[in-house]
Amino acid sequence: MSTSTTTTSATTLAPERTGWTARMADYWELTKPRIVAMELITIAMGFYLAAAADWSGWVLFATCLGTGLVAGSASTLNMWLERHLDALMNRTANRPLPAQRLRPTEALVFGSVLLVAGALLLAAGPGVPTLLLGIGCWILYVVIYTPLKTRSTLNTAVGAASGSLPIVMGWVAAGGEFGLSALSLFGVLYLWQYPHFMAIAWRCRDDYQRAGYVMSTTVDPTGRRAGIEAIVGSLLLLPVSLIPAWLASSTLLAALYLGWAVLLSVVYIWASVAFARSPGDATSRTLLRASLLYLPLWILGLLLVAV
Ligand code: HEM
Ligand SMILES: CC(C)=CCC/C(C)=C/CC/C(C)=C/COP(=O)(O)OP(=O)(O)O
Repeated sequence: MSTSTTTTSATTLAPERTGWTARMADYWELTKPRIVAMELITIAMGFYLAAAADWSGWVLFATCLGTGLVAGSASTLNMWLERHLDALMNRTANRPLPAQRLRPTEALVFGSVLLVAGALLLAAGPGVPTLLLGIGCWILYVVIYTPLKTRSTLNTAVGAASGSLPIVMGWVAAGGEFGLSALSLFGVLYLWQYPHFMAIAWRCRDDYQRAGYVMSTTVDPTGRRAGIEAIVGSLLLLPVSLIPAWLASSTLLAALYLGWAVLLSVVYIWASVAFARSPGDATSRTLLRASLLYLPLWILGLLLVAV
């Protein structure tokens, strides 16, 4: 970042950020690349778990890139809609739109191009069912979740659905049927998000309060409600995460998976309980870390037993 003190207006870009590599970095940031990267892993996982022996490399490629583009579009439109609120929060004030390094119209055009490109790829590769799921997921995130954030704590239930659908998109793209397996993968992702987000909602509560977001930690600043939601999410996650043992390629591997899933859930429940008992900086940090460990370790475990 530059130390320049030049004042910028909504229509003037900061001079130090006009190089094309810096602009590319700003466009990249609009897509929330770390969350999209994690989503891509879940998509590839869903695809792998459902794929038959004659799976197509092209369909996998088009599913991942197409969903990545649609998810990047959703994040960009979310940032476009929230640009004035992002300016009020420490965590987001330096994003390209509130920091005025990109113009709102540029983000709107970029997000629209990503959506069209992603939709075309999904139509050409995996086909209509995956495309419809992708569009549904985009609508959930941009049209329902984003405006709901300033209106009701129900926003988390909706946002969590948009975060869990991509794994089902991968599953469906590979020819998997809607059934208990697909539902359980969706369920794991869905429930995992509650402790994940409650930790964040606590850590960012002052930001959320300032921007007027209606979150569990702003309607109940004691953290009690967030703690309960984290515990309920992690407790329900335990039985739901056992269901995909069905996808293991032998009884021994299924047993190993069950043990692994129980271990991960117990750690997650423990971190949720510690947070609920004493909501604070240390317990919320531990819970967030536990969430960011749970997901890749669960994915790794399931992929290894499904070989
Ligand atoms: C209700 C749903 C969700 C909400 C509201 C949410 C919100 C957030 C927020 C605000 C952060 C930034 C935390 C910080 O700056 O300290 C974050 C981090 C993260 N989230 Fe989530 N998230 C949700 C679901 C998901 C899903 C579905 C995934 C991936 C499958 C995911 C993956 C991550 C990762 C990898 C990080 C750490 C990297 C980063 O800070 O960007 N999240 N989440
Ligand atoms: C195919 C498709 C459309 C997939 C969408 C995948 C996706 C972007 C999931 C994000 C889940 C989520 C609720 C993130 C938090 O957003 P936030 O607005 O609360 O985060 P912020 O405060 O950092 O902006």
